[in-house]
Amino acid sequence: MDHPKFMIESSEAEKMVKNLGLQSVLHLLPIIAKSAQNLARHPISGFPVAAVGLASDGRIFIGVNVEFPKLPLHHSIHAEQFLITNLSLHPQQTHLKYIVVSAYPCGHCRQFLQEVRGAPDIQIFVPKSDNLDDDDDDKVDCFKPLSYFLPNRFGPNDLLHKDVPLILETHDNHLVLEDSSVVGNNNVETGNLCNGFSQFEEREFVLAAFDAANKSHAPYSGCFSGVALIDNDGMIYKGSYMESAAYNPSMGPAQAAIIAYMAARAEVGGFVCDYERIVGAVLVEFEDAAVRQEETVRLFLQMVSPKCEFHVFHCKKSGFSVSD
Ligand SMILES: O=c1ccn([C@H]2C[C@H](O)[C@@H](CO)O2)c(=O)[nH]1
Ligand SMILES: [Zn+2]
Repeated sequence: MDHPKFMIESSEAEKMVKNLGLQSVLHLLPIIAKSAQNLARHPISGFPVAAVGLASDGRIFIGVNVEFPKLPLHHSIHAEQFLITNLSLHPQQTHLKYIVVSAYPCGHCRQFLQEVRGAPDIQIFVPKSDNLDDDDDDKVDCFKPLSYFLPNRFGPNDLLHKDVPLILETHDNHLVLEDSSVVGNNNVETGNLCNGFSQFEEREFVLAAFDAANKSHAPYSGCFSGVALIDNDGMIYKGSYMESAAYNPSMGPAQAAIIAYMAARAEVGGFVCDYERIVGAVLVEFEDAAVRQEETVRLFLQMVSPKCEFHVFHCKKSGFSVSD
């Protein structure tokens, strides 16, 4: 790898397996988990966590913990949540087969992982030092299913029909922007949103947040939302809200957008948490929702990138949806 990144192509992974003389890519995952801890942002705990996932197409995805000083701890992102959000940025990745975490996934992450289809079968790494089933002499690293770590689960099956799409599956929430948000055909009224950006870019920016809301996973509350961030190069990063059946391990749309920002910055070799480069943010959500993100996103952005301009646009369910 030229520089640390949050995704490794399968060809690159194969090359690493060969160069390191390993048996398979499964043996590579713990090595990557160790080195990826350098990407973690842990100004509060000083405890770096990396979660590495092998997708069904052989690509390796990485997540790390991200902590935000001056904010309550529930704004923090766990490495496993980062990993799932990172996977969701690559929509064709619906199958997560193996996960290696630099420490065991906490209860909150075991719960968050339940939102993935087939979650009980996701294989989680157990290092040989912890492999209690074997004698000392034949201890080996192994994987155990998530159902071993969280038996008798509470999850989407308890609340949703089996056909409702889960995280990493295609979502179309059939939303439309409220009329007052969009003026005419192409002109989104954003006021003085991003000085120096053309109207086209402003429209693209709002539509990015709208697209993120349309793809958000909020089957429990029905309160969809998405955030788009724009940096001082005019690059746009999208984050979709993702709910958990147990509510509390949900992923906020602003945190999801920060993950997209970090992953994209790493891809171009940039510093991953220079958040002050983020100059604008748009949130799209329902105006009258039981679960509203606006005030939390405003607070989060004020602490993370204080000069960032923040605008909210409202959406509603389309009248034409077949699934209404
Ligand atoms: O499963 C876990 C457990 C903890 N952490 C992070 C959260 C926090 O940043 C730090 C200390 O708990 O480790 C994770 O990323 N995943
Ligand atoms: Zn966790």
